[in-house]
Amino acid sequence: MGAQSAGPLVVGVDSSTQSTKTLVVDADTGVVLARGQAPHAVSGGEGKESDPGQWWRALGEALAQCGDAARQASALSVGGQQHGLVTLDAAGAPVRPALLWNDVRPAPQSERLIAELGGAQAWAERVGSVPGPAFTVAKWAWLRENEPAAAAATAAVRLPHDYLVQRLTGEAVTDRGDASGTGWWASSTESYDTEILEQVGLAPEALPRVALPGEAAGTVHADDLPLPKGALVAAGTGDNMAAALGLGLRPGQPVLSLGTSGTVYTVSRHRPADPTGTVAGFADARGDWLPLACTLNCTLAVDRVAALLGRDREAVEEGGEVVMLPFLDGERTPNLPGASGLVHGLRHDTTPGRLLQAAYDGAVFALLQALEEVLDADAAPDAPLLLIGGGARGRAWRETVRRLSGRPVVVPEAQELVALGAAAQAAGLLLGEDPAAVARRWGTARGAAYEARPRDGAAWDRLAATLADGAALLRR
Ligand SMILES: Nc1ncnc2c1ncn2[C@@H]1O[C@H](COP(=O)(O)OP(=O)(O)O)[C@@H](O)[C@H]1O
Ligand SMILES: O=C(CO)[C@@H](O)[C@H](O)COP(=O)(O)O
Repeated sequence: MGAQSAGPLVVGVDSSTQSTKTLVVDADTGVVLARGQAPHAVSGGEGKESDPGQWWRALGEALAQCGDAARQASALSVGGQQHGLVTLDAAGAPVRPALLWNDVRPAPQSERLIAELGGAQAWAERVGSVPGPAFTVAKWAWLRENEPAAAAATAAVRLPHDYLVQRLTGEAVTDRGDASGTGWWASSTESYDTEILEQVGLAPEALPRVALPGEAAGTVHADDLPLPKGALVAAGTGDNMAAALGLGLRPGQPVLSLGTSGTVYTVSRHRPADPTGTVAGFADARGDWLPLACTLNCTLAVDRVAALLGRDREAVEEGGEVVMLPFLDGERTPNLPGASGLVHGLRHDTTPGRLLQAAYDGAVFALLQALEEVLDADAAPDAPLLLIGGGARGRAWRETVRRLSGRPVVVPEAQELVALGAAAQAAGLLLGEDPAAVARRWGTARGAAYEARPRDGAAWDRLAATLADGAALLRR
């Protein structure tokens, strides 16, 4: 342990696409006493899959790195990558690897489901979201169609975070935040939608109970992790909902997260229902809403372009007119699952640094365009953007966000906001407090503030025009 603790200890877990991160936190002060991290493998190519057993092993490794601190924890919570389809057999073992949020193969099933159940407007009003290929319901429909034997062998369906909660506690429990990314949890009724489940041939009994905000999932019963048996386990949530808790976010404050996925979101008191599908109408982990837009091509796409150019990720050069839409994995926002990357405007004076800057611009443009849809009437137009995720540590990312948004930016000092949010949820459960209030008490959103830069409207217009003019290529 690196520091002395004043209060009980809690563990926050971030089981995201690329790795598991764990923090042991003093529940009174928010001081981080120990941290661990272990990587995940994701299959390459069009399909994106991970073995759920690997998340469990990574959790064990990351906790082991926390040393004695983890063994002294009184409560724990897990924030996990959203939407992933985990299929378990009758004995609770994975039937096959999990299909992840960024797997675009279910695009045809998504289109069919939207049409079969009344169209985009009807989905938005009922479920809160139009279920694109990311949503669990589209993934399950893909599995039934493409691997009927695997679907038939499935006795239980879980999301990544509730798979881990079940292995920790033995209880089948999820929460409203993560459930709201399935496509079979309706935000209009705040319950599973039995008609949708029937349409996709999934029995409600195959799904976990949805805990109320503040409710526990159970206690640690697993004996193969360095955790005390009997420690409280919170219901956990999706990683974006956990980060919102970790920031102690208030309604209308905008967040831009730069990780494997790019996300923009805010907390809202109003239930979202966007029929264009740009804004997912997620629930948050507390009882409010989390309108959010997500891109598939963020830090990994830009790092790939830097590697192609043989440059450090910070070796950018502003200026020039080259435009890049770095949609290497297809794209979700805008909804172009079959897209690949597009470069327009190459000239003799285009330098490698300008080309790399264009990749940042394209990735940030997609997020900022969606932010305009995410923010509702309650949002303060010049509130600073809270910049989080691994990319927030990079100067090139930060400056691109400032230049294209024209907004002030705050980069919280705390780096692991998903894991911190999970820790705040665990502390809230242990101490009987609102987890967002716990995070505010811990001061997790404090960080370096950067003034607004003049907005680069010319670059924005070039990007918007390339997106519109390139439509035929991007839809191919
Ligand atoms: N110092 C840094 N500068 C810019 N980008 C960084 C830096 N450190 C990490 N990253 C980026 O952060 C990404 C991981 O972000 P993270 O939020 O941890 O991912 P995940 O979505 O899996 O939780 C990596 O793909 C990497 O490109
Ligand atoms: O699909 C979404 C949000 O709808 C993603 O944000 C996932 O939740 C994956 O998150 P990271 O691994 O990038 O944190």
